[in-house]
Amino acid sequence: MGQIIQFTGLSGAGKTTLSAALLTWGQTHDISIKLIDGDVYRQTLCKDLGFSKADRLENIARLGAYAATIAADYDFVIIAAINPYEEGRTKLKQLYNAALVWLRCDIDTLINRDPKGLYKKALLPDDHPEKIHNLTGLNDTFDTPLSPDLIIDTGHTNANEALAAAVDFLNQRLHRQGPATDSPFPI
Ligand SMILES: Nc1ncnc2c1ncn2[C@@H]1O[C@H](COP(=O)(O)OS(=O)(=O)O)[C@@H](OP(=O)(O)O)[C@H]1O
Ligand SMILES: Nc1ncnc2c1ncn2[C@@H]1O[C@H](COP(=O)(O)OP(=O)(O)O)[C@@H](O)[C@H]1O
Repeated sequence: MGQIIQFTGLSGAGKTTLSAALLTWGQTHDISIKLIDGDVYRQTLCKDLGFSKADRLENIARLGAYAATIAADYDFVIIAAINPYEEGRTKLKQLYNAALVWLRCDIDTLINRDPKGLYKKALLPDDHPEKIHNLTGLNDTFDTPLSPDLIIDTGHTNANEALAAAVDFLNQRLHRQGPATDSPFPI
């Protein structure tokens, strides 16, 4: 049974970049990884959802349920979404034992990166027709993760360092899987 890993992090924190690098690493190390990228699934499975709290929680719940249906076919299924609410993250942990990786990045760095121009739009005056009023981290909620299994600070690491930290983490999780019993006696 594969393991579900949930990422959490603001837009531009590096979820897609790190996931892509992990997929390539997996291919060269015979480790099968399926990526469920929030941005992509918002065009398909979650097409009907917006960015209200209820919709974001529903989005994460659906991605988690989908991950669980395919987990047996992979070593890891990575859910790479903003995943802003502790409530949603806790549910995935409880339901699917999904580990939590926080891609932390300070807001000034994100505003500088702004690969999609979203921060620029969220910083427009309130009455501007193109203003985004609910961009996570600027004018919408991002709960600080209370007990992440791993934190990667992408504001202070380069993409290779971030990849190395994630690879270490996945390797540890692969190798610590022992027999499915706590019995002290060999089975
Ligand atoms: N208001 C607002 N807030 C946050 N994000 C926004 C918003 N509007 C559009 N986008 C784009 O949608 C992507 C986030 O989708 P997610 O499914 O990851 O979001 S969530 O987990 O349900 O909060 C996110 O993708 P990433 O940039 O890859 O994080 C954005 O490109
Ligand atoms: N340590 C790092 N890890 C991942 N991405 C980084 C890092 N440092 C800088 N970046 C850059 O930050 C941007 C992150 O964009 P992206 O991966 O699309 O973020 P997200 O999927 O979280 O919205 C990319 O341009 C990437 O090159």
